[in-house]
Amino acid sequence: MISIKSVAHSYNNNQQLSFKDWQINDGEQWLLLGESGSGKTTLLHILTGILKPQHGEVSVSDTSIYNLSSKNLDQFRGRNIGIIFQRPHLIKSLTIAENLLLAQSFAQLPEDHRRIDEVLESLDILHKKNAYPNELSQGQLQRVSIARAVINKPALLIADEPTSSLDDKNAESVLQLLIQQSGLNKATLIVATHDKRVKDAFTNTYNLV
Ligand SMILES: Nc1ncnc2c1ncn2[C@@H]1O[C@H](COP(=O)(O)OP(=O)(O)OP(=O)(O)O)[C@@H](O)[C@H]1O
Repeated sequence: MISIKSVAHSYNNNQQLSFKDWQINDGEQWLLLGESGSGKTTLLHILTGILKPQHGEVSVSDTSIYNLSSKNLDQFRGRNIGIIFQRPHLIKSLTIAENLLLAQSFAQLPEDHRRIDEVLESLDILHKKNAYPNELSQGQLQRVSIARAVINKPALLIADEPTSSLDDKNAESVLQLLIQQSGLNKATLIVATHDKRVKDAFTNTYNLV
């Protein structure tokens, strides 16, 4: 279960951003909706252990994450939280498989080549395993960033504006992949967006106003 309670934050004593309480049960799929500047990225950073809010409680997988030491928090994030950014952040000098091995090693998990093959296969890019990022199309790269996010079977999968730069067809396909992968991995999914096309795919919505 994931929950935030009485969470509020202000940057450099500017106007305070307050977030209404939110409770997410395991395996649920949520849309985080809000206009530009409403605090989506701030809330994602709070949920992923990047930004400790000035007020409130944040718990992921029933762990109060900001009570962990920074070393334990890093390890917790690597194992429990997968993040998909708008653009893939892959290491160009490493192959696709090596990028995924690195994600396992960051989480201090053993190398698991079978898991890498399984995830790449489920995303239909196993044939690109030994290629370098610059040899892949944008759509394939997006699949690799999904693969990297799910490789360690995180309990929480978060996507930040995954569709905003895509045309309708690719936006739909990325959404379906996220939903499929969160189902396969029994992960909770949160998709943050201001893209109204995404709305119909989700029954649960958390609105920032
Ligand atoms: N590092 C920072 N320092 C100061 N103010 C910040 C910082 N990051 C965000 N803010 C401010 O906090 C508010 C919320 O920003 P945030 O990036 O969370 O919104 P958002 O909903 O993700 O916006 P967008 O959709 O445009 O990315 C904005 O008013 C922004 O200017």
